[in-house]
Amino acid sequence: MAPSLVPASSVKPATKPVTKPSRAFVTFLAGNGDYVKGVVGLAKGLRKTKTAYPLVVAVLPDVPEEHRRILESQGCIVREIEPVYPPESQTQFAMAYYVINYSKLRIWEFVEYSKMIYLDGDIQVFDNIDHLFDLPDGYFYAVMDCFCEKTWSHTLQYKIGYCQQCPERVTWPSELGQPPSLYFNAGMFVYEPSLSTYHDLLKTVKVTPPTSFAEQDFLNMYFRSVYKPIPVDYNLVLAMLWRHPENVEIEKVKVVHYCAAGSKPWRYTGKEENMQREDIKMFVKNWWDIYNDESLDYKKLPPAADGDQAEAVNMQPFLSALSEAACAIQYVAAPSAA
Ligand SMILES: O=c1ccn([C@@H]2O[C@H](COP(=O)(O)OP(=O)(O)O)[C@@H](O)[C@H]2O)c(=O)[nH]1
Ligand SMILES: OC[C@H]1O[C@H](O[C@@H]2[C@@H](O)[C@H](O)[C@@H](O)[C@H](O)[C@@H]2O)[C@H](O)[C@@H](O)[C@H]1O
Ligand SMILES: [Mn+2]
Repeated sequence: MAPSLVPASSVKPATKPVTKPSRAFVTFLAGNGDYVKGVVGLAKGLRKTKTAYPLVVAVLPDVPEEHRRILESQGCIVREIEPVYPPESQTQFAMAYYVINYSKLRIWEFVEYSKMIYLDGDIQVFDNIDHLFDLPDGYFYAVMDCFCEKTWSHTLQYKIGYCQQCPERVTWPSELGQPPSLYFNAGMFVYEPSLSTYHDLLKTVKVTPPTSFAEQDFLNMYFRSVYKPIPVDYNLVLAMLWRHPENVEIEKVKVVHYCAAGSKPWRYTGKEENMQREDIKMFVKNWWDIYNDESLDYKKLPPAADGDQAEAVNMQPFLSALSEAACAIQYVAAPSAA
């Protein structure tokens, strides 16, 4: 009778059970238009970086069932949110549709996650950025924006030619008081969901007159005391390539934000200003290479014995750690019970 193999009680497993704090990427999807392509591209791009974390998609009610199914088939966790509207006002938003972007504020309610990285649907992640989840708690991390595009032409800083990306080019006139606080682009940020912050955000937005960059302006005002800039590599606002090339090292860029007019890859025609640049054409091609790469499509793991569907994307590290642990446990022959 073959001896029954039991792990020797004295052998400690090679690794502690894998218990990662609950973390996830999150993006926002509104409408029944083509931004869903952006989110599919983002899901596949994150998978290509071999991230350990899932992508949650906060969808407004107007996102059709078919788009939700497409996102679930790409391994996304789809969560419906209710819109958030700013107070009535005559404000001209820099882009009329920015008014729906206030709904992004709902992601502070996702408290089943201790830390999240928000990414716009028009962002692509080309290198693993999981290490950003380990940034110290209690702060709001994002990349500084640029004020040089026409979208800023209504602002004082644009009119005097001031930009935080190069504060020495045109210094802020002392008669105007302090220069503006550091200002981040709200297309990517690292934050901690919190119900108390969520309720305070919603209470504050109700009494805050809207401004041209909508929720981006609001978030900059709300988090200005805890905002910590992170390098441009983590959210390359494409206009930086022609406005501040001296601040960009292309080979270090990990995250690209297709927010320049005409740069959304799934709508790219190449006709708008700057869209014939070689670097723009390269970034658009890199986006399409991922979007069209079928090897990056989500593959469900075979159903586990108890029928639970393991999530292929975020179970992999756990499964490989488990197999390492199994290899490390020395099985020793023990006399069979029988
Ligand atoms: O019709 C829209 C417009 C915006 N968005 C979402 O809102 C984000 C912010 O809008 P956008 O990226 O167009 O602003 P930009 O960064 O270009 O100013 C997008 O990335 C999408 O995630 C969307 O889903 N549908
Ligand atoms: O609703 C306001 C939006 O404001 C921001 O977009 C702007 C901003 O980056 C400007 O600085 C650029 O000049 C412009 O092109 C770009 O569209 C965020 O990317 C987006 O997520 C969202 O918050
Ligand atoms: Mn964007």
